[in-house]
Amino acid sequence: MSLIRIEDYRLAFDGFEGRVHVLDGIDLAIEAGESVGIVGETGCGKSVLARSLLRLNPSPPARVVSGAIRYEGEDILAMGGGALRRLRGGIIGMVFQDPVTYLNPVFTIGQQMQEVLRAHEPGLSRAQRRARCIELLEAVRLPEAAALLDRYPHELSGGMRQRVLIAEALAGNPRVLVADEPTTALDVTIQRQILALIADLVARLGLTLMLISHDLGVIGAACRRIVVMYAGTIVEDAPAELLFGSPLHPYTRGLLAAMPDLRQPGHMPSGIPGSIPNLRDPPQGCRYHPRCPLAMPICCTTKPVLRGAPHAVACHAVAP
Ligand SMILES: Nc1ncnc2c1ncn2[C@@H]1O[C@H](COP(=O)(O)OP(=O)(O)OP(=O)(O)O)[C@@H](O)[C@H]1O
Repeated sequence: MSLIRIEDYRLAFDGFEGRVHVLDGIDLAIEAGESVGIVGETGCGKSVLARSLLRLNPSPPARVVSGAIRYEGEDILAMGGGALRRLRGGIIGMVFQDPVTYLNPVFTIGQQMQEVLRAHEPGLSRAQRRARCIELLEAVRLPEAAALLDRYPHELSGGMRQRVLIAEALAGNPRVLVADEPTTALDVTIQRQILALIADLVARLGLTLMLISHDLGVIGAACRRIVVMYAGTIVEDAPAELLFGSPLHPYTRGLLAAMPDLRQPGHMPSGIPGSIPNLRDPPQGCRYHPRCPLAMPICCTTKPVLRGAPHAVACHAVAP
């Protein structure tokens, strides 16, 4: 049994101007210990998918149209209050993009971490919680952890704040870490350090990782398996070396061609012609067909099935 299994998952948002079909039949199985990167252009549904694992999409307006998301066989979408509280943080820890938004400026780091720990381990004394906070800050390689507990978020650099949030995500001893664009708000050099930290924690704690990014370079640095999303669908799912070495889907090829090659001075990456579709009225058939250089008549009418293992692709024009 897979640790996480997402089956034919469709999610829409109901708005004043109609329904937005954001996720369209997602199938994804993640085994324990895997590090899976989800990549795709802005608005393709990466964050909505990540938040779905914790049922964090506000409903309404979010509406699950079909499917299931299972953790060790149990459907997350059917979990009641107690199971859901255990799931959030106790089984799946989540790190978000902008550490400023998720740290409260008027409380010290210690007060905020104690609060998180109180939710996970209500039986701990104040002193035990403090010791655990220090342990967690040391696990994310923050120096002078004890002194840090008395400091306020604005006294920390962006990289340090992100480390604090990673420490909080680990407070409930989760088995899975979901990191949604954890480095996007940081300088490039700090990005590398945070990615290295995440990879190190995953290996040391035996975590399963789902890393979300629009940047294939970020995903490639930390993940062994890469899932490419386009407009709410998975178009390719492959081990990193196969995806980089022999990409199959025309969209993946376009994404790779759009990456700058710093070893070639003057190299101008090519873009993907056209723009992402309006998910209020998405294209029929393959959602990529209006931009696809390989589009055939069947692509306009029939959604391609994701097939092939370990290199899966959803495309009528290429074979897995
Ligand atoms: N709470 C919400 N209410 C209505 N629509 C939403 C909500 N959250 C997300 N959406 C819509 O769902 C779609 C997918 O958003 P999502 O944030 O998952 O994209 P993404 O791939 O993570 O992009 P980005 O990298 O820009 O965050 C977008 O069209 C977005 O407007």
